[in-house]
Amino acid sequence: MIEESKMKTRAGDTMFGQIGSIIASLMFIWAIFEKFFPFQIRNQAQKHTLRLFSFVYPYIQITFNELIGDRHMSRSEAYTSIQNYLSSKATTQAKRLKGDIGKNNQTLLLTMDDHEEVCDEFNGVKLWWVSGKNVAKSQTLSLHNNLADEKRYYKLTFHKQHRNMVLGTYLNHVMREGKAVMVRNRQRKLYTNSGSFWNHVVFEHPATFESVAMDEELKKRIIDDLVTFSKSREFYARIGRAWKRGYLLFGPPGTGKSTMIAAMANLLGYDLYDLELTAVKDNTELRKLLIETSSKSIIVIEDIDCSLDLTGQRRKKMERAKEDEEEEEEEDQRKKKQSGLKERDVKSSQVTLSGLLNFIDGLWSACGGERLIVFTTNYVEKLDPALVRRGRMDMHIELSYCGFEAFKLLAKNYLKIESHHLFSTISDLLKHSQITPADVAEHFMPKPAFGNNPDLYLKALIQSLEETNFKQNKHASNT
Ligand SMILES: Nc1ncnc2c1ncn2[C@@H]1O[C@H](COP(=O)(O)OP(=O)(O)OP(=O)(O)O)[C@@H](O)[C@H]1O
Ligand SMILES: [Mg+2]
Repeated sequence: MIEESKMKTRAGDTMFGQIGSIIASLMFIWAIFEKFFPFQIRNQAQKHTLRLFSFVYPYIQITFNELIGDRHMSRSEAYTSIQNYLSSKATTQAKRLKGDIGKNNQTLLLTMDDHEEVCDEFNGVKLWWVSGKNVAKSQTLSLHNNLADEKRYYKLTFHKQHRNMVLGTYLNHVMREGKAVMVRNRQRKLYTNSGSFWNHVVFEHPATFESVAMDEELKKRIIDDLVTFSKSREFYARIGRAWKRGYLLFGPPGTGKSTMIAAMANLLGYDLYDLELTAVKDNTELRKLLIETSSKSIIVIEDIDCSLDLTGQRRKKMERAKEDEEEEEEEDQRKKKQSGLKERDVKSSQVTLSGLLNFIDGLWSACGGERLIVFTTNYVEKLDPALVRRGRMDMHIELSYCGFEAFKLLAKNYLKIESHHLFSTISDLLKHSQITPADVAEHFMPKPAFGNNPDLYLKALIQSLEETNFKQNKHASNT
């Protein structure tokens, strides 16, 4: 037995010895080859080997490095897009994942770890993505540490027969989808201008279209319009128009104009720019502000009727006879006081109607990306027709007093009820009264005395409706 095992060990030893000597001979031959054969011949040999290899290996590989630029200082946009594109596939396919907080500081973004592979399918074609990392010792000597440079990359592998499709359609699709994921995950901002600068805070308004109480058909039309707009990149490019759309929201205070703007931003995932025109000194400043807005944004100008000569009041004034001027001045002062504008603001602001319209029409044609511009007013009849004609303001949306449909939505959202025996009384009362959704919502705000009893909230609303009806009738009969 001992003899037998000894013989086995000896045989194993000889085998390892032989392999060892083969490797040693190969290394020796390679060393001789490297030393004595000129560079050109070696290069040729390598080239032919690669060619032979590619002949047998029918796949094409593309590498996308994370760091690009002269000194590998900037992060490649393509790499980021691919990372976002692959994140959903990685969560279902990869065994090792990396997690990080997304740019919106809320969602967890999962990406595949180094040396993981995921498979993708596009138009029936299979492709493979591998994430990799090259570690190279840094050449520069540092006093503190000798940092190892990590260079990450994604490698795409596909069959060479699909070359055209991949280089054209597929990679475009990856970039576009990746950017869309990035937009969905980004933290959105609310910008406000102080003078010629934008300041921003994180935009976290909870309003959605489900919470806006209004005519359901109109709501659906608005949502369709917004969604169609946001998907019409090719259309606008083809007809050569700036990718923008204007909305004019009008209606009495408290009917949900500002709420709807927040809902629009939430629906499309856009940033909001709240432009305070009275703080803008002149057209140059206005142009600067408008150029600085990013794509995928909504520019909001609230209470446009209070924004000075945008209403054309000044223009009309100039046309009048001189003797009327003093009278007009007084009238103006009265109006400004009513709209809460200070005289200082009026004097310092020289933004003109034509300036604003020119920027809206012309400037954005030159900037890529989609933008919505939303004007709000309580008095649509005061506006200059030039400002609101179709084409400049594509959609005019009237938000009005609370109807029964809007009431039902508020009751559902606030009180969690969809039907109630008091609804018919309220329906009748709403037909004859002018109450805003904001007032109704105020009645439905939680009150300790009412607890969770919807009866009490509805009765309080009925009482208030009866009172307003009584007042409105009295007022009507007096006048
Ligand atoms: N249509 C609505 N649906 C749901 N809630 C509404 C609606 N209208 C008003 N509200 C409630 O009333 C509050 C005030 O509404 P909002 O600020 O949107 O009114 P507005 O039309 O912008 O008024 P203003 O003309 O004074 O700016 C909101 O916080 C919202 O909760
Ligand atoms: Mg408002």
